[in-house]
Amino acid sequence: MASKLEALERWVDEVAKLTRPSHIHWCDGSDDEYQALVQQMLQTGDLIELNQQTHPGCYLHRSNHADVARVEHLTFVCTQTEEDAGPNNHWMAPNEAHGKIDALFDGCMQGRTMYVIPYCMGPIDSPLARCGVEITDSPYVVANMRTMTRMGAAAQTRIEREGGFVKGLHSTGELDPERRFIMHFPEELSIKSYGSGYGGNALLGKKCHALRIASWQARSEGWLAEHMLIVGIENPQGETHYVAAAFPSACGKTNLAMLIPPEGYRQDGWKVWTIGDDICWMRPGSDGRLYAINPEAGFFGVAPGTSAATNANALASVSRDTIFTNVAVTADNQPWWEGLPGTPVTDWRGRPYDPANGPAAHPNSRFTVSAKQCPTWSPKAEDAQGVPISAIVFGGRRPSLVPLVLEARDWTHGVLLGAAMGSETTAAATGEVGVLRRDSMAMKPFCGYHYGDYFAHWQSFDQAGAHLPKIFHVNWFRKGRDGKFLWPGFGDNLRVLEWMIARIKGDAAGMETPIGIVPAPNELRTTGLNLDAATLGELLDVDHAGWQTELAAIGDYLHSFGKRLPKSLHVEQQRVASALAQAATASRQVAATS
Ligand SMILES: Nc1nc2c(ncn2[C@@H]2O[C@H](COP(=O)(O)OP(=O)(O)OP(=O)(O)O)[C@@H](O)[C@H]2O)c(=O)[nH]1
Ligand SMILES: O=C([O-])CC(=O)C(=O)O
Ligand SMILES: [Mn+2]
Repeated sequence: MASKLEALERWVDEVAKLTRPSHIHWCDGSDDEYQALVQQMLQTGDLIELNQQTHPGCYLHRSNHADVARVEHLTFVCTQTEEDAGPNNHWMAPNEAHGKIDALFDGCMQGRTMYVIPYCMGPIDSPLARCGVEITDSPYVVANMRTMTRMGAAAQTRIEREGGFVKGLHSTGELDPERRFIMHFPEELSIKSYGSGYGGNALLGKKCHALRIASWQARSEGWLAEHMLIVGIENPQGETHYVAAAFPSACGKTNLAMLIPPEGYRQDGWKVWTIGDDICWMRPGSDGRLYAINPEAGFFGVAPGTSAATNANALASVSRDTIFTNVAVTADNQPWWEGLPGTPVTDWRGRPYDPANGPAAHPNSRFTVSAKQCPTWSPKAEDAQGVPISAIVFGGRRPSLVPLVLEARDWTHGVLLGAAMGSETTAAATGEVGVLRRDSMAMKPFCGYHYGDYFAHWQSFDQAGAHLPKIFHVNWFRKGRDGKFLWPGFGDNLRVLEWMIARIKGDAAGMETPIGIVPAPNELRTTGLNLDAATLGELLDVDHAGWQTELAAIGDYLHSFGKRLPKSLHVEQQRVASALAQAATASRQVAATS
């Protein structure tokens, strides 16, 4: 059997020689294996049993308190040339990177078990799916990878058939915040991560493979790997439109993916189908439309703020068989976070809860749960061909200026809206929270190559014969003078999606503005909402002077990508800037003559 597994076996041998584990365990993905891992982690304290009456199969993991989010300043893209990684990434030369990180891996698994995790990102029989193997010394990572990917024997069979796979090597290491690296070698299709046991740093199938490495592969193979949720909106006529939406981390993807229609909509027969909440792989089908799969099999969702009022589907999903990371605990040992009823007694670090120490649950505390447990999980999520996308939506946290919804006039304008995206930073990455930063297509931390090349790749889809989705931009986070959100958000976001679908079907005229098309008055259904006309006006207002400043900032930002930025985006930025200038002149003239 000089099988294609030989490459895998050789690599596992090499890694074992370097890391020197006392055992090697090949994961088969079975229930028995999962249960055995859980038992072992309960003994070592890696997992803590939660109330099994109220939360059967649920456990709590407390990470090291200095290891609670992605660490972007220690995340590197290691291409042969620095130029290929682009100004959007931290770069290190591959030789130097291997040398640095291999020194940390040297002997790091002594006395420990090394787990070999074959996994498939996407439905196991899908031509859009891709396989990888993660080697780790963390049983917590194995348990999470089992929920988040199609892990085990079936993936190994596919690897054996195809030969190629993405190599990921991970060790939690000593958890010294200064000796921590997450390194990507897109040209070698490999990842090395040392020193963090948390989320996107450690579950290598997720951000490292399905976004950073996959975005590189997607570019050379003609598809897109994006930080997007995928949701199906079924109208009362029974038609379903699939929407893919890119919002930065902790800006509402999981919530939109599991949206519960408001009262009146439910009665009318609107339904929402969840396909994915974080990552979307899409490529053109033979009919010219973009078809999308969710490469993941579970949700690694933000816990705080998840409640019966905001996301009842997520809450229902996590009532059993869920691993919670860094949440608080109640007196009767139930998981707790800000937004839930009840009171915490123990905080995320295991200390008696004291408000003086900050929130009880860490702001980036998470749940890991199988997507199948979501009440709105779509049967189409297992479709090997994926679902056809009708709309692409970009959005972020913008307390001012950016209207509730905007439609791009065409693909190039849509790519500009995505490239120009800005958002306030959140707790999903370490660093300051609430600072506005540009986060093109919500991919700033995840694009595995030069942003200029990435925008050009987006532009390359605009070809004869393509039937591309319409592109929109939303902002659920605009605030009024009192500092409160103007838009109710959550389930009511369906009202905005309804308008998008009406635009797609040609059922709404919309209203042209220099920065895009907004809903005409009365096109946004507000019945049952406690929203006065003035607030709606504020939500849809386009402040010409403010936007002129914004367009200038966007122009500077685009210039920072140098020669690799496609000219078409410069031209588009200038088109919008001059439309704004004209509108400003026209309104000054109107003001002068009236
Ligand atoms: N005001 C407002 N807040 C929202 C809305 N949707 C989500 N949020 C809040 O935004 C935070 C993060 O939401 P998620 O849906 O978990 O974000 P995400 O984009 O899936 O995050 P990642 O998993 O980090 O990629 C939570 O605190 C939510 O309560 C909305 O429509 N309006
Ligand atoms: O990667 C993580 O740790 C969690 C996540 O989804 C994000 O930050 O966007
Ligand atoms: Mn995410």
